[in-house]
Amino acid sequence: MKQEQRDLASLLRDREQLLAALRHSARTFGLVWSTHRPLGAALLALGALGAALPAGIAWTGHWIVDAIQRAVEHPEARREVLIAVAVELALVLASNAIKRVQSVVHGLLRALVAERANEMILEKALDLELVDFENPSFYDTLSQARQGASHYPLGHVMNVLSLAQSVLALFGLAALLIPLSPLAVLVLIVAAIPQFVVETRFSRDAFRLFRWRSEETRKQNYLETVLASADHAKETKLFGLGDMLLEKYRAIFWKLWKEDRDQTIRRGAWGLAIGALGTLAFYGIYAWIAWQAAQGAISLADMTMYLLVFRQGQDTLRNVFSGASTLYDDLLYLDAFWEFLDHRDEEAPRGTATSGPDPSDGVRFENVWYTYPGAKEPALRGVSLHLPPRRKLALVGENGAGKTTIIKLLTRLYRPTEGRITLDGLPLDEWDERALRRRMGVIFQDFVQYQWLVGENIGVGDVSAFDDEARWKEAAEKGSASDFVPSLPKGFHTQLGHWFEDGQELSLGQWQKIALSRAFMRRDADILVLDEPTASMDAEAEARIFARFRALTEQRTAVLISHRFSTVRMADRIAVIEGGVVIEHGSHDELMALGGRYARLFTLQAQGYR
Ligand SMILES: Nc1ncnc2c1ncn2[C@@H]1O[C@H](COP(=O)(O)OP(=O)(O)OP(=O)(O)O)[C@@H](O)[C@H]1O
Repeated sequence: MKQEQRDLASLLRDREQLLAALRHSARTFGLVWSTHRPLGAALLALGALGAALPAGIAWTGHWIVDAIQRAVEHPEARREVLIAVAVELALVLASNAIKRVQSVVHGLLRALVAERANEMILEKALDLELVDFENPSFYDTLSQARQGASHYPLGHVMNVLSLAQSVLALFGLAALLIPLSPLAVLVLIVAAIPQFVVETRFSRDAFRLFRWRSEETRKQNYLETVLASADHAKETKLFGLGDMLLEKYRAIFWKLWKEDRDQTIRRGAWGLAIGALGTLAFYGIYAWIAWQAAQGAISLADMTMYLLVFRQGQDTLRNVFSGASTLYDDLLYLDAFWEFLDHRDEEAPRGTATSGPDPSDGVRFENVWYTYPGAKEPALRGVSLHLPPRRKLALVGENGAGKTTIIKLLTRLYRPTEGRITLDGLPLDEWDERALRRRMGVIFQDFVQYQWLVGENIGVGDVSAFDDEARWKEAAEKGSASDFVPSLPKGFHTQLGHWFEDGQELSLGQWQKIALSRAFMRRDADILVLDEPTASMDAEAEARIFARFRALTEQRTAVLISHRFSTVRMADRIAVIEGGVVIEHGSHDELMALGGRYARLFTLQAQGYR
C-alpha cells in the first residue's frame, strides 16, 4: 500500500515537474524571441525548410535509379537522368546552405541571448536582500544560474527546433518507408529505444552531479582565489599555507574526476553496445531488402531508396533521441535559472513613502528582535531606542554584542524578526527603498575598497555625483582624505589597487579616510551611520576628525559605533549593548554617575592611556 502511495505521489510530482518544464521552455522561447525577432524568425524558417529535405533527397535517389533503368531501355529518357541528378544536387546544396545559415544565425544570436540572460541574473541579484546572499543553498542556485546563462537558454531553443525538424523529417521518411513495410518502420523505432533510455539516464545523472557538486566547485573556486590573489598572498606566504591549500584543491579535483571518469566510462560502454545494436538492425533490414530485390519483389530503384531511407531514418532518430536527452539536460538547468529569477523575498513588502508623518520624531527602535537565518540564538533581544533628529548616538559593547546588527537593521539591510523600526514616525518597510537610502550616509567596518581612482572611491558615496571632482574634494575635506590625497602621484586621479596599471596601495588608515569621505558624499543624507570610522587612524587624525565632527554633523543625526571612549563620550546619548540587549542608556555624564558597565569600561580605558 505504502509503495502504491509513493508511486502515486511521485507520479503527481512528475506531472508537476512536466508542467513546470513546459512553462520554463515556453518562457525561454519568449526570451530568445524578444531578444531579436528577425533572427528568431530566421531560425524557425530554416528549421521548417531543413525538415523537408531528407525525404526529398531520398525520393530523388529513387527517381535517379528509376530513370537510369528506363534510359537503358529507352535512350530518349537519358535526359531525365541528368535532370534527376541536377535536382538531387540542388537539394543537397540547399541542405548544406541551410545548415551553414543556421550556424551563422545561431552565432549571431548566441552573444545577444547570453548578454540578456546574464543581465537578467545581475538585475535580479541587485534586487535581492542581503540575507539571500548569506544563504548557502540560495547562493548555490545563483551560482548555477550564472554558470550556464551564456549557453543554456539559446541552446535549449536550438535543441527544440532541431528536434522538431528531425521529427518532421522522420514523418517524411516514414511516409516513404511504410509502402515497403510497416515492420521496417517498427524495427527502426524499436532499435533506437535503448539509446533513448540510456541517454536520458546519463544526462539526469550528469545534472545531479552538477547540482550536488556546486558546493564543492565553489570550494575549489574559493581555494583558487586564496591561492592566486594579491589580497591573500601575504598570509599564504607567511603562514606557509600554499602546500596545504594546494593539497585540498587537488583532493577536490580528484574526487570530482573519479566521479566523472566512472560516468564517462559507463557512458562509453553503453554507447558501444547501442551503436552495435543499430548496425545489426540496419544489416538485418539490408539483408531483407536485398532478398526482396533478388526475388524481384521490388525494383533496384526501390531498393536504393529504401536503404537510403532506412539509413537516414536511423541517423535522424539518433538525433531525435540524443536531442531529447540534451533537452532533459537543459530543462534541468532552466529549472534553476527560472527558479532564481522567480525568487521573491517573502517578507519583503516594498513601501512607496518618501517622507514620514512626523519628521521631528527621528529614529525609533521599538522592541526589536533579530535572529540571523539559521542561528539558534537571537542577535538582538528587544532593543528599544529613540534618537531624535540631529542627535548623536554612540553604541558601545563587546565584540559580537550586536552593534553592527543594529545598524544593519536601521539601514534596512535586514528586517526585524519582531518589533519595528520607524523613521519620522513611519515604519521602515513603508518607506520607498531609494528615498530611505538617500537619507543615510553609511560606512561599515568592512567597507569596499574599489579598484578605481581615488576620487571615484569617494564619489561612489553618491552615484549622482560619481564623477564630480568638486564634490570629491569637498567630501575629502570633511572625511580627512585631503590630508594625503594631494601627495599621491596623480592626486584624485590616482588608480588604486593591483588590478590595473599604475595601481597604488593605500594604508588602512588612509583607506578609512577615503571611506569616511565617501559617507560625506551624501550631502542630502541627514542620518550618518559610522561603524568604527576611525579604528585604523592615528591618534592625531582621530582627534582632528572628532574636533570637527560636531560641526560637520550639526544638521544631521549620527549613529556611531566605536571602541574608543574618547570618541564615544562626544555623543549626546550612549547605548551600552550586551548580548543583544541595551543594558545602559544615557549621556556620558549620566552613565558615569550610574557607575555601571560603561563607567567601568571608561575608567579601564582611561587608565590604560595614562
Ligand atoms: N551575517 C551573519 N550571520 C549570522 N550571524 C551573524 C552575522 N553577523 C553577525 N552575526 C552574529 O550576530 C552577533 C552580533 O554581531 P554584530 O556584528 O552585530 O556584533 P558587533 O557588536 O558589531 O561586534 P564587533 O564589535 O565585533 O563589531 C554575533 O554573535 C555574530 O556572530
